[in-house]
Amino acid sequence: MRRYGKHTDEDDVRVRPNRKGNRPRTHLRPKHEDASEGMVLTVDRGRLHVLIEGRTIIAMKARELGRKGVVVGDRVAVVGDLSGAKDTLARVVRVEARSSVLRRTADDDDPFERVVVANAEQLAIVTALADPEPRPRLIDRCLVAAFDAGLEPLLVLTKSDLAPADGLLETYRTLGVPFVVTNREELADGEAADRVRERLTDRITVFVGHSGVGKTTLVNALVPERKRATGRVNAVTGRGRHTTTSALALPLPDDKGWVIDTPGVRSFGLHHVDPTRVIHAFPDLEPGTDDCPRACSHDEPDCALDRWVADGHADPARLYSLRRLLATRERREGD
Ligand SMILES: Nc1nc2c(ncn2[C@@H]2O[C@H](COP(=O)(O)OP(=O)(O)OP(=O)(O)O)[C@@H](O)[C@H]2O)c(=O)[nH]1
Ligand SMILES: [Zn+2]
Repeated sequence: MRRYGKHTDEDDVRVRPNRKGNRPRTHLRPKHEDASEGMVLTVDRGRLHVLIEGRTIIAMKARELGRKGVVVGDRVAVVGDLSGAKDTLARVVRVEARSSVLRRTADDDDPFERVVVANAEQLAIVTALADPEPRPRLIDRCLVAAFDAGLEPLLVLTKSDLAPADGLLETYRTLGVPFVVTNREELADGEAADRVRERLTDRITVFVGHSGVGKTTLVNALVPERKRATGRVNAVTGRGRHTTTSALALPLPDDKGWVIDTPGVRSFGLHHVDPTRVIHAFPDLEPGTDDCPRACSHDEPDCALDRWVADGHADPARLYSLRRLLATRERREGD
């Protein structure tokens, strides 16, 4: 049996750490300079679906990338057969630096953090106002994940035909999170999609939500081609509907941005979150942390923010909101 599979001789070249400090083996270089740049649309059983100049090709990770993960949204360099023809397999030889990384852990006790999506700019948190009941702690946890990753959050509140949005919006008013409210009627006449689309223009937006909130309905309204593909192999990505483990990037019509659909989440583990990154989402409070103890969680008795806010430097409601978000890092029953 051949150890390195049926691909070209390059597969047999391993890049070793180079102790002498001279340049790595250079005969790999020319090919990699010829590599085409693409974006990972989805990952299906280890196969990467990469969009290159309007074509979707199937690729696998080159050995030299080692254990480095390649995720949806990654910009990659690809070599090999880029025809996109059936049964061809190209190779991803490089992953470009990521501008953002959205992570989650399966749950809080799981120290293994997974990168969900790379290079996204916005996180759309889809929540139904009823059926299923909204889960503010899940929303808070998604917000923490967004702030931690440097993504701008967007609240998408669905099913306003079943329950009003006021109560939930009040909870998030202090945080200043932008929101869109949709209902069944507006979904039918296109109004819902239009209003959400306005928020998505020219950016890469990841959609997350608990199962049943209407995320699929909404994404189908935003990306009409998706609907046609449901139940069959997707014309754009070659992906069928059975594979729901990976995120899936879908282009908005007329190249107006990207929607990245993700499988329904039951929880959003935050084991990996660093409180010092979350505070960046509160620029009004950040100067008040100068006198905090080292590695302050900003949710502990010695935190300097209490004093600073009491002295009138910022709105106490903002500190309350920050603490509420930070507190969601502690797992509770029902998360
Ligand atoms: N009343 C009402 N029902 C809606 C609305 N949007 C979606 N639904 C319904 O809610 C149910 C769940 O919608 P889906 O789009 O399948 O939900 P999902 O979030 O994708 O759920 P999963 O596919 O399980 O991840 C469906 O029966 C939809 O018809 C809405 O605005 N109002
Ligand atoms: Zn502090």
